[in-house]
Amino acid sequence: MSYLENADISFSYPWKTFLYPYFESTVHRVIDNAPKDRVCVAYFYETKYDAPVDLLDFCKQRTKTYGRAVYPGAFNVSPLVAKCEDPKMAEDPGVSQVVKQLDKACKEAGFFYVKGHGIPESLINDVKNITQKFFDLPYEEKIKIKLTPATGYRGYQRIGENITKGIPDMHEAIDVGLAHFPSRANSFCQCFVVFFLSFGRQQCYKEIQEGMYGALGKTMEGCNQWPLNPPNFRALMEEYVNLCTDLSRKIMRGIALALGGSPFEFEGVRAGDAFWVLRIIGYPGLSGAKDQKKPENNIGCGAHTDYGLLTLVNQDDDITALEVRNMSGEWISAPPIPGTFVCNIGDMLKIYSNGLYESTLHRVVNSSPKYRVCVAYFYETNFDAAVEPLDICKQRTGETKQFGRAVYGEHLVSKVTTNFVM
Ligand SMILES: O=C(O)CCC(=O)C(=O)O
Ligand SMILES: [Fe+2]
Repeated sequence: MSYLENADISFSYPWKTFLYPYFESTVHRVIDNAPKDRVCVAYFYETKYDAPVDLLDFCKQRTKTYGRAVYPGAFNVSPLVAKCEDPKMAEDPGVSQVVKQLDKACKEAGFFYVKGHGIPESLINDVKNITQKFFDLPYEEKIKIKLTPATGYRGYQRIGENITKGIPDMHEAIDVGLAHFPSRANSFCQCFVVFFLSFGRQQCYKEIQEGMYGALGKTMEGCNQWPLNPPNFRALMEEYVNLCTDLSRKIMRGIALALGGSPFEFEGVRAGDAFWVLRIIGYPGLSGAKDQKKPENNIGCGAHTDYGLLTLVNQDDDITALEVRNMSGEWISAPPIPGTFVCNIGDMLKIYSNGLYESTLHRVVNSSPKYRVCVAYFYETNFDAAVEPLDICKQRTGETKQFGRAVYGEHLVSKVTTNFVM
């Protein structure tokens, strides 16, 4: 029996008291303002000098269950979707059940799956299929809609253009590789040669007209660059974005209730005119060759948190590549569950919730030999929203404000301008 089993562990906020590390080495300092001298003798009891220190196995087991990673299973949000225009939705037993699950999932994991969301599965699949068709095109075709600062950071990025924390998300050698991948089958062969994970994506944002947000919006001003080929790419993606926007607003109403607010907490000046981002991503797979040494940097998308409120991830059904970091620093897979969206919370919700909900670190490693596509939709606050902890969340977290005020547009621009090398 683990000696922690009978411990007095409170499964409520603050999560730090029960998630790994169970015991935290707390930052402290000494300020000696007294007129008298103060003496102190501190004795430090340590490990053996040469002890290799690693996570204890029994802690690992517990943090796998409770560590911040992926909430198990998929929960059905259909009662919320059905009732979310009703101001009294919270009184509905179905809605209140969803709200409870949202609260638990956001507090304990930050990543969760939703089903019963109402977006037709056929559209979800069409979006992935057309994405695959776009990435199958020759490089010369794709580069016609190249992303540059002059296009408001909208368009197609070739491999290596995206940088996470200073590291390109793929090997440089891939550059040529992806450029000449004409088909899924060929991309497998090309990968065999370059034996590496690579990544290219098309980036779209809610459009910002000139002067709309003054200096704040300048960097992001521009029209989306839609490819003409495949022909119905734009229409399909726009239909998809509209449905994702609706769904996200509905889920955010549930999250607002979960935080103890009115269902419309994230509307008006906060997210009544929500900004959105769509990332249409392709990750060529590894060769799968048994004798090949895995390159050191095989990260399709480096560890990051998302920037806004809520992300809806539509990933290929047969490849597990998305990984979420739990509190013990382990990467836990978020495998695809057909018919669901993987949802995760972003930095702005972390601030609004005063840290009650965390924007969890995640990354993408496609170790499969197959090309993987993913279309990630990001639901954000209003572009110019000044975001700070909500009073209801401060009350729940001991009144102390954990975060200062952030302006979403500034946060996005700072990320975008450091994420791309041109
Ligand atoms: O490819 C994925 O599953 C997720 C991508 C992602 O995390 C992102 O673009 O922010
Ligand atoms: Fe992400």
